[in-house]
Amino acid sequence: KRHAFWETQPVGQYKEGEKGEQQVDGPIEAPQPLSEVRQEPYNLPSNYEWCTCDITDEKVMKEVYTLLTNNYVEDDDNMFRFDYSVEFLRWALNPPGYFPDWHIGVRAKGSKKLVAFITGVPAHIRAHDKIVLMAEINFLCVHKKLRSKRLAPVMIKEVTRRVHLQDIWQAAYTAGVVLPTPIATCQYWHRSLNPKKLIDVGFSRLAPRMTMSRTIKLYRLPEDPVTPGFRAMERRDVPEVTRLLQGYLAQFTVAPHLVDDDVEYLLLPIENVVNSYVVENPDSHEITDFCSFYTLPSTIIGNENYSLLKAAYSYYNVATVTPLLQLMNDALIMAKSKDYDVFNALDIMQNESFLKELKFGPGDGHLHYYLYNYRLKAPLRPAELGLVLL
Ligand SMILES: COc1cccc(CC(=N)NC(=O)c2cccnc2OC2CCNCC2)c1
Repeated sequence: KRHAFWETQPVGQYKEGEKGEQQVDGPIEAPQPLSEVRQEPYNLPSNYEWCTCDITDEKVMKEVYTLLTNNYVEDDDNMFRFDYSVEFLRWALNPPGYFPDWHIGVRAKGSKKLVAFITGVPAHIRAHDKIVLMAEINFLCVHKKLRSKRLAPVMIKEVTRRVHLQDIWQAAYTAGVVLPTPIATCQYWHRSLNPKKLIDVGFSRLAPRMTMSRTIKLYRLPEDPVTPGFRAMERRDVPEVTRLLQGYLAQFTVAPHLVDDDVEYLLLPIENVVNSYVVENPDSHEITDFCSFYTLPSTIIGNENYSLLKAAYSYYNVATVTPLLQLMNDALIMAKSKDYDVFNALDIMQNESFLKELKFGPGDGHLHYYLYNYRLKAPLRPAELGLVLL
């Protein structure tokens, strides 16, 4: 039966013009007293056991990496599979205030092999004018050989139980599939940086009446950014970038509430994990703009010439003086100079304003955003959404 699990969860549906109860934004269920939260883990099928994955342990991180790189999300045509790196996973799972026991694994009792994974990290997320401490749920992965054993619902219940034990009652997550009930449905877009490789591996197709050399020329970018004062972000920029981001994100209905510690942790450059840039006015030395992208390669499944697609994903961008179009073009220039093959973006925030003009093409799927135990009066347009999940 479709959604047999999800119909048991507080993930409300939109009552179209229901006369009766007037929908208001806010929690669907009230917090429980901690004594009422189930104290023991949920039951797993008999040959499996829970484990907490210590992300500071190199050996465990290697097991998590191996499970994900072989069994995590693939595109709709099963040509690509996300290949999150160990450094990226450690960074994504270790933000300020993280809870070690929200990094949940399932092992086979005999072999102790890691066969499933799910994570949560805490984040302050604003919905309308309310800042709520939520869990960002990510990296739900069940080994290909254990699919349709109904493991995912029990893993979701277990991470929910552990989140509740920390007195946190809301969560945010994304999925490529439609579940009850999206708060926004976003389209993803791709900007070719290395069109020849993208066409060779089947990520893109040569447009009708276009030759390969014409296509390469179409996507060519300058060697260097064009904006005066454009440079890599440094620790000394954190307070100004935080102020820029808070001011910019205030316009969106749902967005993270980032303070200095979050900006320092999430947005300072880490090679092969996250790149961020500021525009420092050459005269006033004021930081007027900010752009960033994170690194998420994909395994190219079954191609004899290439094994890896190097992809950059648009993260947070703020333009207050430089036109957003020019700022994002400089981000493309930096990604190309660092040998990325493609630059991906969702149609969230103000991204719509530059996608077509910077030669992004629409992807073939959608990314749906969800809030757990938090009702919004109506779904959001992507332009009202200011939250990027990894
Ligand atoms: C190109 O390799 C892929 C490998 C696996 C899946 C997909 C398609 C896809 N599902 N893409 C996205 O979800 C996506 C497209 C643009 C921007 N962010 C995205 O997802 C992010 C955010 C959610 N968690 C995964 C990474 C592509």
